[in-house]
Amino acid sequence: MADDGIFVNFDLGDAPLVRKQQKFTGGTWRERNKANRLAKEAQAQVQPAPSSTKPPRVPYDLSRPVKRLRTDDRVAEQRQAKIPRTAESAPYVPSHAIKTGLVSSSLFTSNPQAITKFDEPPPEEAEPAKPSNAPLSEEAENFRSLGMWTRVAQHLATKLEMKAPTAIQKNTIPQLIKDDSDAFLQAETGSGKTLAYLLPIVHRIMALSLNEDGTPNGIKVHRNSGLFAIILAPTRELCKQIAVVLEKVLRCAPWLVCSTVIGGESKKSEKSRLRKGVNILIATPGRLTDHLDNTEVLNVGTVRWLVLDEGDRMMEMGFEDDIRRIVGKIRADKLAPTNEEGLVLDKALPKRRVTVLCSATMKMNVQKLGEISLEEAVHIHASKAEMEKDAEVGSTEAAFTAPAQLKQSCIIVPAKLRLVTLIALLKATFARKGSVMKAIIFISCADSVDFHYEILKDPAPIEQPPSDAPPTNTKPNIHIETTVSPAAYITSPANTKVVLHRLHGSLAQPVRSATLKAFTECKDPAVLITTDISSRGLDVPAVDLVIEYDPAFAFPDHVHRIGRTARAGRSGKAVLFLLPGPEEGYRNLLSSDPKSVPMEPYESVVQKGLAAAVNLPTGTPVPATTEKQTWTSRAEALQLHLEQRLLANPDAPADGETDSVKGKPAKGGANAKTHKRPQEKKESPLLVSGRQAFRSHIRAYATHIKDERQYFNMEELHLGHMAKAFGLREAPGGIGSGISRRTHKFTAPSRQKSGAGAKQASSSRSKFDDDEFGGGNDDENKKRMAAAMAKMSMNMNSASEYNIG
Ligand SMILES: Nc1ncnc2c1ncn2[C@@H]1O[C@H](COP(=O)(O)OP(=O)(O)OP(=O)(O)O)[C@@H](O)[C@H]1O
Repeated sequence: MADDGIFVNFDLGDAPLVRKQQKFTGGTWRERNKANRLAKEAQAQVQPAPSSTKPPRVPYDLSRPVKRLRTDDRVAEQRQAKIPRTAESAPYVPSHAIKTGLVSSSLFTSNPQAITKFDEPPPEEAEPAKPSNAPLSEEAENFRSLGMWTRVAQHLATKLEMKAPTAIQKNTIPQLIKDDSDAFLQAETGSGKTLAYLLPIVHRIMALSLNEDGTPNGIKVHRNSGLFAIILAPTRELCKQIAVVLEKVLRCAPWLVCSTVIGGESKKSEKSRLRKGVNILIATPGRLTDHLDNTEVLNVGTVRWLVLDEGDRMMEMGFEDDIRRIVGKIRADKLAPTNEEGLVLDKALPKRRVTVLCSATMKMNVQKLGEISLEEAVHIHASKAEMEKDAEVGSTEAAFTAPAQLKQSCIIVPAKLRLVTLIALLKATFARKGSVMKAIIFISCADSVDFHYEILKDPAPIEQPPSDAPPTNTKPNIHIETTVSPAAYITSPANTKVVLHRLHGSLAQPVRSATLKAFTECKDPAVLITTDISSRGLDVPAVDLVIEYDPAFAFPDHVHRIGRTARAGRSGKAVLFLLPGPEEGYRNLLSSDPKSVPMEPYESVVQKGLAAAVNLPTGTPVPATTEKQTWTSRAEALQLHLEQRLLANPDAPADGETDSVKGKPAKGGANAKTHKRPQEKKESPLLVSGRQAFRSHIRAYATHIKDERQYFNMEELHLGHMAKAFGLREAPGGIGSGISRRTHKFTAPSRQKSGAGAKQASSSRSKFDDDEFGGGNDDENKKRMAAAMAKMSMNMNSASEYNIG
């Protein structure tokens, strides 16, 4: 009653205001309880009736808190408050304080509980699995015994430190040297497929100028002798990487030349390189089609090999038409038995055009790709076991597994705690110097990559060298100024420098190339935040950890992502973030024995990561530390700090803030309207980025393939909770139909084939797709994108078609 500020006149009569309660002692607690109850009942019966005489006026107590307005928010909070809180959870927080940035709503209440029983962590001393993608033993196999020229075998052993082949190389090299059949190479990630197809090509081109014993036969082969092989790959990064590997191999045959034609680079310089002569060309499909149409000097009459690396990926990226055109054009050009100089090519090169398709996984679209490009292809596996497994399950995606030595685990993290858990995981990962050198974080879309890079990087300006320091001649690399930065939060006293990188397809090509180079060559511990653009083929040997912060859109993409670690027999770890609820079921897809992918509760990760205080970047909000510095209060403080960073207005003068922001009650009482920030308030770039990232993330979530939507169900997403993972205090609007500010769970956008639904799918796609569409000009890219979009709206059961990184 006091809280209402209402006064009712009661006649209290002569009865004492509060009757002294009788105290019972002795007996059991049950007996005392009963006695108390009976006494209370008896007291109630003798209560006098109220009299109508006025009581003396009670003076108004000014110290009494003013009652807060009843708002919808408060009702929600009160409802929420009924949910039992844990001992360590934060106290009830009024909504106005949350909105003004003073405090944050609790991280630890109202979270859905994990369904799965958590597994015991595997014992540390458990014997690690034997690597399944490592080179074979030198005693058993070497490149010479596979039929390679001694010169090449020695070069591999001495210059590239590759003494023995891997299993897929052992099975592929003799086949492609001796036989002219098409081939389909399928082996685990990191098993050396690139060299498996490159080495036989190089061997056979070298054979044009060598006798059988490897001595020169007097025939000169040079860059103008003809274009003998074209290698297609889905991304520019992958093309460049293949070119680097090939250039290294060709150092033992320097008369042969390879080159690339990829999107995003000057077509003019590509043309001039083609004019000078190339023997092996590496290309993205779009740019190659462009050159085939417009560059006269590109003659495919001598081409004997067409390699489709990551062929299934090219199909899903909408390159089907380009591949058809390339295959059609090459086949239409009659195979020339000799080159323009009269050199007999059939002597050493295949007598027919050979197509090689390769991937660690094959989606269903591979059948179509096979129809387009392969004729009676030989299926080459790395091992007999893989072949048997494949025969058992058929060519379905379930047959593809990660390297045996790769340790996978899942963390079940409620949406609200995702960002804090990610920071805790990274902090624990880099706590010990040298334990992890490089980590890759996969995120669903480019906007979200940008946001996470911004929030995790150190916002402090880079220190300038003192003016009396000797001037350095090294120019700053302008391409990586916005994509490489020291990290905040995740450094530790032992490991003071962790370098953060971001990479996605919306960045300009020179920036992409420079960033990837910086990550690959970084000598300090480094983190790459990226989209699926980095999931295929990328080979950075020192990657020890892959974090799938957002699960892949289709299972084969998961296999490729985690395959960025544990390459060529090295060890590696992969951690997948899943939400409690249906997503937990996804674990069953990850391995035939789900127990081999242990489930961890987020609590243990956060507890470990936040065991010590987090170093907050200088110049950022420092939340008041709570008395109890438990891991939960550290997590709450970290979340509050992150949210405050989004709310900070960098341009506003300090006195532009309202009193409440500084932590004082606003003038005129708590329910006065002075909580409003000044009209001219600008939003911080981080807040804008967080909102954009949230929207794109939610849209991207809708594109999980149909078969996996039972795990990634839009209707189970709690938008308000998810917003917190982006440092937001409420879910922003503008995601699409079915969303309203107060709706907690997402209502999936309609999936019409045309009209609003299709439009929305299209716009959502354009927000989070970020690659690539490989090469070609802008118009062609747009066309390809439009074709992919049309497909998307027509057939949402194959959303993986659009997860273009
Ligand atoms: N015979 C070998 N001995 C030692 N290392 C090798 C050998 N062959 C390849 N490697 C190394 O193995 C790593 C992986 O090779 P590669 O990139 O060809 O794998 P991949 O099977 O194509 O993987 P993905 O499917 O992920 O593209 C590279 O760093 C490469 O240098």
